[in-house]
Amino acid sequence: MQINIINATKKYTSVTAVKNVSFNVNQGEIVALLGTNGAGKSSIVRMLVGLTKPDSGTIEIIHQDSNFSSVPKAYLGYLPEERGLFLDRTVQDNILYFAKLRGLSNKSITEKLHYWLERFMLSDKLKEEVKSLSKGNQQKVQLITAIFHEPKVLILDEPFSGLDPINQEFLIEVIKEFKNKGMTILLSAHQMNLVERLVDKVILMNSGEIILEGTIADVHAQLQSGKRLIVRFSSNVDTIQLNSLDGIMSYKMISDNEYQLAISEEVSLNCVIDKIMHLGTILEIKSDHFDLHDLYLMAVEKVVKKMENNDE
Ligand SMILES: Nc1ncnc2c1ncn2[C@@H]1O[C@H](COP(=O)(O)OP(=O)(O)OP(=O)(O)O)[C@@H](O)[C@H]1O
Repeated sequence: MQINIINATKKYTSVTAVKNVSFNVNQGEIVALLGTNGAGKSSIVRMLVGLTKPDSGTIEIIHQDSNFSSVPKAYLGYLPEERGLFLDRTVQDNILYFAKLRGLSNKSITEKLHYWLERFMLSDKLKEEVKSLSKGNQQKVQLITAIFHEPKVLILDEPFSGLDPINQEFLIEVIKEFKNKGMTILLSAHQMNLVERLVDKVILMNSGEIILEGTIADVHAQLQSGKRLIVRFSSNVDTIQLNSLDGIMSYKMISDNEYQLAISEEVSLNCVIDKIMHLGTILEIKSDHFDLHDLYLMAVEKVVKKMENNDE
């Protein structure tokens, strides 16, 4: 199944949450929607699952010869941002309820129930009321209800929130498994360090607009992000001089006497190191890479600068 979003706009009374957004998710691909609070991620998700409709533009879900305007329920696995379990009912009751809602037979439910509870390390919680579980375990039960019927499209709104690092790693493995089975996966998240290890493509959003999209390599290339050095001197150096050296785009002091330097793509690292050696005694120097979090901040900064320039 393929998702195509074409020029979609979604307005609420006082805000345009999604502004002329287009992107697609091909079958078997994992795409992440990233952005600050209020960027418009959940609004896109809600249109895809049919909870709201775009004011203009098109949402196309293509499956074989059919074309839908939102993901058909039978094919959809959805983890909503506002989790929706029955807190007074047991884990088993919740999973059975959602599985039956999706038309699964008793036989198939029994087969899968124990498999998934074991995979999610919840076997001993089967008869417990959901409200008695930790937040992370509640989240895992909600995830099981989303994937239990093996959907063709999986939409996960903030799947990592509430999970500890071990369960976050576990979830990465599970999502990769689904991708390998051919599922089409769209997720929204804030944990960029996790997302960059998982996805085929990212869509970076700000104030309802896509500010950058593509593979992580594409995003690096579009921002011409250059290289990064971490340098520890024996004492503080003159930062005005540091910042004025050819090839250094910016610096950040990360601890006493230690600086993170953004180096322009156009100069060689050796050339920069040669220059900074004159500023003080270097105790340690290491190269570093920009991660997705850095790239997102750079992209937002670029948009803000562009808007400021247009205002002038
Ligand atoms: N039902 C609604 N009625 C009015 N405004 C809304 C509604 N839902 C969202 N908004 C507004 O639309 C904008 C986008 O919100 P949305 O929830 O899509 O962002 P988000 O990127 O998912 O944010 P977060 O990361 O905080 O979940 C925000 O300004 C929000 O206040």
